[in-house]
Amino acid sequence: MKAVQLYYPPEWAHCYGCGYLNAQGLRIETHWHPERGESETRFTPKPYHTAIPGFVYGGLLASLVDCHSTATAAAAKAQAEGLSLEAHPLRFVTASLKVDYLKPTPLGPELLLVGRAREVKGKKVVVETELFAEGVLTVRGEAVLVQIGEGFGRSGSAPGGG
Ligand SMILES: CCCCCCCCCC(=O)SCCNC(=O)CCNC(=O)[C@H](O)C(C)(C)COP(=O)(O)OP(=O)(O)OC[C@H]1O[C@@H](n2cnc3c(N)ncnc32)[C@H](O)[C@@H]1OP(=O)(O)O
Repeated sequence: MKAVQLYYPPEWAHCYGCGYLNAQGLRIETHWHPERGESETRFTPKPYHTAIPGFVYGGLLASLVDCHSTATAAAAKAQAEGLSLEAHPLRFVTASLKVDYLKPTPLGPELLLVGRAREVKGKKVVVETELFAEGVLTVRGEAVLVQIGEGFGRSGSAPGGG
């Protein structure tokens, strides 16, 4: 199945974490598994994503949780409403992000993020994410995502569900 991010229209695809039009970005790709109600993102940090040598920088991990959560929100909301992302490319921004670093995350192996929507209500989705390195849970995140409309970010415009 196509990654959630690839449904975003070009004007919403410049995000540093997940925009397919950002050549310098992380360009993460999140896959939604409707039968499990879970999302997955895989990402292998580069050697320069270092904190303490041998371990991944926490800010990068927060970025991965952040953008994984926005995509999870879009997919979960689409499923809850019976919409296809193809016809309805929903886009969410992060209102709140909490990241718990449970253990140091080793630098080298591919990381796996697994997300679930804990709440889908109106234009708000609450997403829980677990990040694993070689099967070990090292980071847990919780994010509140709010759906935006086409006018988001333009001066004088109010955020709106779209
Ligand atoms: C155009 C770009 C598109 C691409 C974006 C890529 C996303 C990648 C991830 C990011 O980095 S996003 C960038 C960082 N985030 C922002 O810049 C968002 C800045 N904040 C805003 O624009 C507004 O505050 C926001 C759209 C998030 C919410 O404004 P609203 O006026 O739409 O929210 P509203 O007050 O109606 O609240 C809607 C629900 O969200 C809840 N909520 C809002 N802010 C919250 C908060 N901070 N913490 C917890 N919950 C929050 C609020 O309680 C409510 O819940 P209930 O429906 O249950 O009552």
